[in-house]
Amino acid sequence: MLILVLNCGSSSVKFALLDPQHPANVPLSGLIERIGAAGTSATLRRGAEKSTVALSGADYTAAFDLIGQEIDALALRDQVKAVGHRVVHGGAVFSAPARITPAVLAAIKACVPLAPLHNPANIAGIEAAQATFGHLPQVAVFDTAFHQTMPPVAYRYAVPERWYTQHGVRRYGFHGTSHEFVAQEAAKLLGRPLAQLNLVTAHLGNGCSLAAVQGGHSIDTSMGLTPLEGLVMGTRSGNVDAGLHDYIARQAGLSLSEVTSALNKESGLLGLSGLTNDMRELEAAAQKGHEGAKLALDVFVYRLAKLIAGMAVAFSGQGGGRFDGLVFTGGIGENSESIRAATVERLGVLGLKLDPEANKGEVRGVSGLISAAGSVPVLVVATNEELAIARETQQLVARSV
Ligand SMILES: Nc1ncnc2c1ncn2[C@@H]1O[C@H](COP(=O)(O)OP(=O)(O)O)[C@@H](O)[C@H]1O
Ligand SMILES: CC(=O)OP(=O)(O)O
Ligand SMILES: [Mg+2]
Repeated sequence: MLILVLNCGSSSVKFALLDPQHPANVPLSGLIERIGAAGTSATLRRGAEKSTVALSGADYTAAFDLIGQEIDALALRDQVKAVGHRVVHGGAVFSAPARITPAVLAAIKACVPLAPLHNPANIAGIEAAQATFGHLPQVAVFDTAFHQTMPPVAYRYAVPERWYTQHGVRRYGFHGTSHEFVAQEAAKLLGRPLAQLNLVTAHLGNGCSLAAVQGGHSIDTSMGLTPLEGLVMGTRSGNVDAGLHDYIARQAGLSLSEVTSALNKESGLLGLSGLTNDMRELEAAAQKGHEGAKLALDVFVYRLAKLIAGMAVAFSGQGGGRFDGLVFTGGIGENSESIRAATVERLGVLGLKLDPEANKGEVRGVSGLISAAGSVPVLVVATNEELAIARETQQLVARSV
């Protein structure tokens, strides 16, 4: 039984066709970039074979037609049983995946003001998929769902109560599918029941966030109302003084939405370095002495270590006060030896120490322990959001037949 997993961003679609029971064998996957613009292109992987197709000006429907044609070329259409969509914001409505009905789609639309950069793309993807793959059940898997177990002490902001009650101003958290998946994998690697573990998971990709996972449940996370809060990210600022908006709007003559857009798209590693949002390029530039790149890396690591240390506070209550492990994942977490080393160096105060040999090199796709004997365990775990979404989709469809 195959599941088609779609992750629709504002200008790209990531997709994978997979059988959750046989995750090592992905017959088709790909990335369609620059949707709706000149120079749309698709990078396709059929098993081990990789190819690029030009799709100039394609919209979501044209992109999904291509995916349909590729599925046909592999003669797999009959085996595809459902479509699983990554949906970034589910507000406080969804604490689990949901079969997409008109009411569910309306609830996802109601969350657009909370995630104006992400949810419209997710909705466009769902509507185009309903047109192209309408014969299949469609399931929404929410980034926010895993964090719905956070207690009020973690999710409430110290702002007027009416903002919360009338407008839903609270912390929601994102990347939940990844945090949940890597916490489960970490428990297997540690050989201990997830139910007994207090883990901090660090998802470091283009977007970056932390979660405090207690017994497999999220009890705190670094992202908030929107995916802008917390860590320094590729192009997102993470935490800034809330007074910044008004100040810079007046000083630079910007509208509030221009400020928000700059904090989302021109900040983070890109803003600090003045060079790039790509960690690989930054590391290379810093090695050649680029001052902006060095500063960007230092701020990234300092904020990361500081917020990891803060997350440990989440375990100080009922959880027995233990910190049982730190998990690195995402493109940066899985591959950057130097970011892991510099971050853990700053966390020595919490009893963390790496084994430099175990930490060596790029380990994408490989998971394991990288800490020294006697340290709080530190692990690298390869995330697989597509597999997690496929599993959730399959389970929901199986339950509803
Ligand atoms: N070998 C590497 N060393 C350092 N950073 C890496 C390496 N490979 C990938 N990255 C970084 O991972 C980030 C992208 O993470 P990824 O999880 O793939 O992104 P997304 O959030 O779009 O899924 C980029 O900053 C990229 O430079
Ligand atoms: C919610 C979020 O930050 O997603 P991404 O990392 O895909 O940008
Ligand atoms: Mg990612």
